[in-house]
Amino acid sequence: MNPYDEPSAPGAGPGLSPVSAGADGEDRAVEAALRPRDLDEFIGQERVREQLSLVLQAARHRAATPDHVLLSGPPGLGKTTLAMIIAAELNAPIRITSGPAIQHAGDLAAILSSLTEGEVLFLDEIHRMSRPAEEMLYMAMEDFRVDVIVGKGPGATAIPLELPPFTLVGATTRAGLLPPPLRDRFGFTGHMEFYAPAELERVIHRSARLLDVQIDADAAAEIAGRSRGTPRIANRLLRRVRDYAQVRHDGLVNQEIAAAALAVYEVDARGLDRLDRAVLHALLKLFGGGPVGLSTLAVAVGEESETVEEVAEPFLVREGLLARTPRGRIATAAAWAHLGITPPQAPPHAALPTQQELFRTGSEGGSEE
Ligand SMILES: Nc1ncnc2c1ncn2[C@@H]1O[C@H](COP(=O)(O)OP(=O)(O)OP(=O)(O)O)[C@@H](O)[C@H]1O
Repeated sequence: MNPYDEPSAPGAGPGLSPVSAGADGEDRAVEAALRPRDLDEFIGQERVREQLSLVLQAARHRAATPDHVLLSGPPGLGKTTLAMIIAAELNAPIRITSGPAIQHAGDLAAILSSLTEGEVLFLDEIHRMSRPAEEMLYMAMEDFRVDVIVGKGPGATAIPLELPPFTLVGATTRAGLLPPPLRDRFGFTGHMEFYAPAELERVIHRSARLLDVQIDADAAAEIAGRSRGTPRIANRLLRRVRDYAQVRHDGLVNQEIAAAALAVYEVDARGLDRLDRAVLHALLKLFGGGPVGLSTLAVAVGEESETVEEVAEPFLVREGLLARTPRGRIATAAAWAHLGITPPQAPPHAALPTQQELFRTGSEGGSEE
């Protein structure tokens, strides 16, 4: 399973954890209203923005359809938003679909054959498309042509079908999973990075304006610091803070109110949720900071190993609070400090992996036992 496709974290009620990067129904409904409409309005991702702007301007200059674009990066960073901006900047219509929705080559042929000249086709989760559809896409991307197979068995014939020039915008959380022939057919690949806190503050101020929420600079910084570098999470936390401010106060959001609201939703000052903290707490309190095997750790927090590995760990590792080593999971000095727990006898860095171990971790990362 994709570590970014976070299932709902336990304790978060029927929906997602407030700091999950995935989107639920409520997110989808509000996101449309909060999406920046052009490149100037799009906050952060300076490099991708500049590169993309050149690709689009050059295409406009030549009055041609731009090269196909691949956007890669974790969920909630703005890939869908950028795809819509590309279409808007080109003044072209956009068709939106996703890899899992295209299971047969015929599904893709139907979409491709109905595209109009210059249209943008946004294919989300492109790494999850079926192999036959993927192969059809190669030809469509390169030659603007597909072979539609009519009939079955020995009597089957391939009927070539010309397509109008179009621009494919593919999005993936896992660029590494794309077969090289597909990856190579994109003229431009934009790698989306997590956002800096100052950029998230701008996202929050912008969304607050659109949602008619009055928020001061300290409150925006408070929410930004808990948003895990992800605009989708920033927007969601802003909405939870707005609820709290409206129900318990007069609707104005200051830093104290933002912090109190997010405490209710169990999102701490660094953006860790209940499960993240439970994992760290067990690692520190029960296992002295590790090393401990994944399944033992999962039992200790009453969760499936998969949930711990795919929902909690990616962020804990990214934050430098937990490390995966061949001997098992270990807490870093930052983890002890974050939970305010004093390490038992040996200093926590005694449990840190050697350089050699760190280089060996990779995907095997302590799935031992
Ligand atoms: N740079 C940005 N500036 C302002 N808002 C942003 C930015 N990037 C993303 N957002 C907001 O974050 C939300 C999520 O963005 P989007 O749906 O584009 O992410 P995504 O990368 O496509 O996620 P997924 O892969 O899960 O579909 C949207 O509401 C969007 O308005």
